[in-house]
Amino acid sequence: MRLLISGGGTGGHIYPALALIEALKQKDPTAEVLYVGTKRGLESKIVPDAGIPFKTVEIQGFKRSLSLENFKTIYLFLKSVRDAKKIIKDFKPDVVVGTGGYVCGSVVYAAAKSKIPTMIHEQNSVSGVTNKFLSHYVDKIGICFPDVKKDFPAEKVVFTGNPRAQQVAGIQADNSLLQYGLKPTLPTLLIFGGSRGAEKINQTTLEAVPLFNDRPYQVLFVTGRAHYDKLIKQENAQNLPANVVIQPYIANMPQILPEVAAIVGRAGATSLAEITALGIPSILIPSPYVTNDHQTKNALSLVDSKAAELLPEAQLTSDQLYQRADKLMSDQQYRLQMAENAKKAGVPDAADQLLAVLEQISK
Ligand SMILES: CC(=O)N[C@H]1[C@@H](OP(=O)(O)OP(=O)(O)OC[C@H]2O[C@@H](n3ccc(=O)[nH]c3=O)[C@H](O)[C@@H]2O)O[C@H](CO)[C@@H](O)[C@@H]1O
Repeated sequence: MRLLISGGGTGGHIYPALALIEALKQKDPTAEVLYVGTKRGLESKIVPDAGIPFKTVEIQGFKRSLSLENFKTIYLFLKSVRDAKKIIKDFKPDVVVGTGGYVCGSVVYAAAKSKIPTMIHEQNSVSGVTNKFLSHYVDKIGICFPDVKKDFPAEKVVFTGNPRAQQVAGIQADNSLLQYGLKPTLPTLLIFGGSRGAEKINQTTLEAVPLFNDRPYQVLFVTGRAHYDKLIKQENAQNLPANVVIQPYIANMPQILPEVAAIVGRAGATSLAEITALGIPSILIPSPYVTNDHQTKNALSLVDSKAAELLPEAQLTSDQLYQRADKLMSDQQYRLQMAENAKKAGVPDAADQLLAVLEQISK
């Protein structure tokens, strides 16, 4: 199969694409893949680092308010559709897949107009703007939350789950935390604010850092690359307790997740797919800055089945963060129950399900 795939901006759209590529290559080692993203998104680092052929088109997102910038956006959209058509003509894909973020808008649209079979993957419980637009043109739409079906033409929708779930579920724990200076003997709490990091989570965690001193577990606090340099200069980061480690980014997240006892973090859809694939107890702090508050909806799908706890950002203080995290880390029985509930929501064969649909439409 020749697969052209596009998705970007943030990790939540990129990692499902990489997981799908990995599953395809395992099944069909002769498969050819091309990834199309933008120069500015996280994909321009993550995808070439993964050794996957990468091309770019130039595009930007629409501003929600009326703005002159939107004329530039329309111009760039039309230009990027032309550029994408050229990439498609050269690569000759059997199928084109979009995993979200505005870059896949022009790529998948160009493919549909070039009469190539197309599919989009919606990770969230509320449709993204780009996927809503593309849903009119594509052949199939893979979803991860049953609720989002109503945002799309029903006859195109297939429940597949998120391919990143299959990738993390297939990995054996191998003491990967050692490379971050953590002890394999202590339970580990991972704190992070999605793929880009989150200012408020970072600041409250930093304030809470001294409270974790001498607790019978360790903390891996991941700030996001853009926040690290500034944060690490602050006093609490300069005087870390022995059981707290701060990192800018974890490039090998699937390797470390099986060794993590609990997570405090955002409720991005791909993180939730990982949490449920592995059954990791979590306290979720949905981002208040996303379209239609979709992270709260993502989170509630787990909270309602006692598979995670909710901590709204409006209630987030260093004291709340520490108290809630410490309670979770101190009660193994509670963690086990939460883990079991989380696992029930997991889709550990999601990549295979998506590949089956791709095979069907590319025939
Ligand atoms: C602000 C924003 O628009 N967020 C959206 C974005 O979030 P974001 O990109 O933060 O998405 P997710 O939480 O879904 O995914 C983050 C991914 O990055 C990985 N990771 C994270 C940190 C790190 O150090 N290393 C690492 O590998 C995680 O393991 C995960 O695979 O896409 C998600 C999926 O569409 C949406 O649900 C989120 O609402």
